[in-house]
Amino acid sequence: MRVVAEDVTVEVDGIRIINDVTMDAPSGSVVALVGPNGSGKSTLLRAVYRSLRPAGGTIWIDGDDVWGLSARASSMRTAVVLQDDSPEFEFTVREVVALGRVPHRRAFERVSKADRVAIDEALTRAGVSELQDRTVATLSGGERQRVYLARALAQQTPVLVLDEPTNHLDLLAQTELLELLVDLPATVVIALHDLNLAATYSDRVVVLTRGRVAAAGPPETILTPELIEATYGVRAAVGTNAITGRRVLHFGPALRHRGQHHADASHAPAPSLNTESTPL
Ligand SMILES: Nc1ncnc2c1ncn2[C@@H]1O[C@H](COP(=O)(O)OP(=O)(O)OP(=O)(O)O)[C@@H](O)[C@H]1O
Repeated sequence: MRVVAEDVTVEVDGIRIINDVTMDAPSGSVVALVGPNGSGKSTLLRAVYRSLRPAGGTIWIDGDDVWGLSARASSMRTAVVLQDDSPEFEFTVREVVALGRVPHRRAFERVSKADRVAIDEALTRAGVSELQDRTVATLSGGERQRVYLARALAQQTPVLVLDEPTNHLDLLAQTELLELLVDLPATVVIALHDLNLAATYSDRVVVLTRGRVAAAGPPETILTPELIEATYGVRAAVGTNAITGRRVLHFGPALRHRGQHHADASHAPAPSLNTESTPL
């Protein structure tokens, strides 16, 4: 299902957080939202998964305005993986993952065989089958993050929204997660801080700065050293991954400090645009 944010403006407590943002996630694509802390990634995602109503503009999912759908209809289309989810600490892992099936059932309907199959499959795909009888309270941060992924997978939605899902994950778990997302038939909209993960696994990146889209398009044309330096104030260069042969981004020292004006970056040395790996 295609997900489109059209001219979306979001205000929180009268403060404009998102300004006229347009984003297009074609059906089956992986779209990475990147940008500095506070640039509005989570806020835009909240509008997409129907938790914060935009003050202006429209979020379209498969041609329907999400805010015109019921909460249940929306959760049949979109599953969400958040960083700081309301933790059902006393629930077992299996019980939490089973919550992903709630939109599929009528009130008080029992868990069906199809539900059990979906739960088992989601536990396996997220690598948490062996944890299923543990309570969430006893899990590590990374294990818990994978449980929330399993819950979203159990929901079997055509759209998946993830807010910084790699934060607690080790290298293998990060790689497995991104590979899994790429293989899903779903449309994936994911906020990421790791620009190399965005560059490697996304079809499109949308760069947010101060609540506006600074750039959007395929990662290889968008994630240039110039854009990264202007957006983050950190020296950047492009190199080649020695294992995959794909593009990789290298980062150097800060060109300015938080709060300094962007124009300060112009006083920094020009970025290296060669494709050799640059020693850090
Ligand atoms: N309730 C609120 N009241 C005031 N400001 C808010 C509120 N909620 C969010 N903001 C502000 O909106 C801006 C965008 O926040 P948001 O969480 O969307 O950014 P983000 O890009 O996801 O950041 P991060 O990378 O740090 O997670 C921030 O400056 C934040 O302080």
